Amino acid sequence: MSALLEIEDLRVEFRLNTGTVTAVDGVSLHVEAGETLAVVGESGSGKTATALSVLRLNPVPPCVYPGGRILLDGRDLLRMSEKDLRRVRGDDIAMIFQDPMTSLNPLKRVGAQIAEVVRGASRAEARAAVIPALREAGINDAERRAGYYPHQLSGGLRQRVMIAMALVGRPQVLIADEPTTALDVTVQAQILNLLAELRQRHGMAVVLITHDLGVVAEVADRVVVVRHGQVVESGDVLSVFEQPAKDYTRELLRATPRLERA
Ligand SMILES: Nc1ncnc2c1ncn2[C@@H]1O[C@H](COP(=O)(O)OP(=O)(O)OP(=O)(O)O)[C@@H](O)[C@H]1O
Repeated sequence: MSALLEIEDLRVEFRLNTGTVTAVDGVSLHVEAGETLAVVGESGSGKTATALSVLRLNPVPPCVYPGGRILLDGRDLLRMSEKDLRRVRGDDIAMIFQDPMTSLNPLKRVGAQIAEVVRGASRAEARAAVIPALREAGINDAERRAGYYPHQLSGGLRQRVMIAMALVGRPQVLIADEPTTALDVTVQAQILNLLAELRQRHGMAVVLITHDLGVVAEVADRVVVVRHGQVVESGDVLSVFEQPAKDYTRELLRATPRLERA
């Protein structure tokens, strides 16, 4: 049991007026230090609800966590105080999403937003951390772009800003939920390369949530296939892709044209 992050038999429900939706129905998975783990499945399979549970970011209400544990270095994130959890967010585990506009403040310059998430530093130190963070995320002309508002940047650059912001606290785990889905194919490849490069440089683990098995084949070490809130199968990417154990995984693979060509 030496995994960095361990999800054990997680259950996530949304208690709505119309009834209870079980989004995650007993998911177990683990993340090793430094690896890229992909979580794949169709829309509605519970990928995002699982990812958001790690930092308890599902909206409460309607979300409840009726069962399971999420262990980081042996501490259960589902039962930790809000105060301790805030320290975990960013310092230990960071998250990026499909649409950076939902996480960026449209009224603030991006440099100021990055400075805000630098913790335990003076204002001057926080400001000094901004330009290196933008550069590390592959943003050219960082001094100028730090003064831009989110809408003045392209989708790819906005995602790079989110990555800069996520990594400024040097987390051990980065959870990326469909980070390239909204981007065109060339930019998508650039962002995936950036994530791979940063993962190597800092030895962090990446949990990549995606419905795109082509992306998984390119960047992940291991894969967990989910359906209806449950794990269908998991294993290293080559074995699962070459010899899927379950019909559902075979169907998903058949529906991925980029892999058929490979
Ligand atoms: N805030 C919420 N309120 C109510 N139901 C929710 C909420 N978030 C998720 N759900 C429900 O939980 C189930 C799982 O959703 P989830 O977003 O985790 O799936 P997903 O695999 O990430 O799909 P997608 O790829 O479309 O994001 C779905 O039935 C969804 O409608």
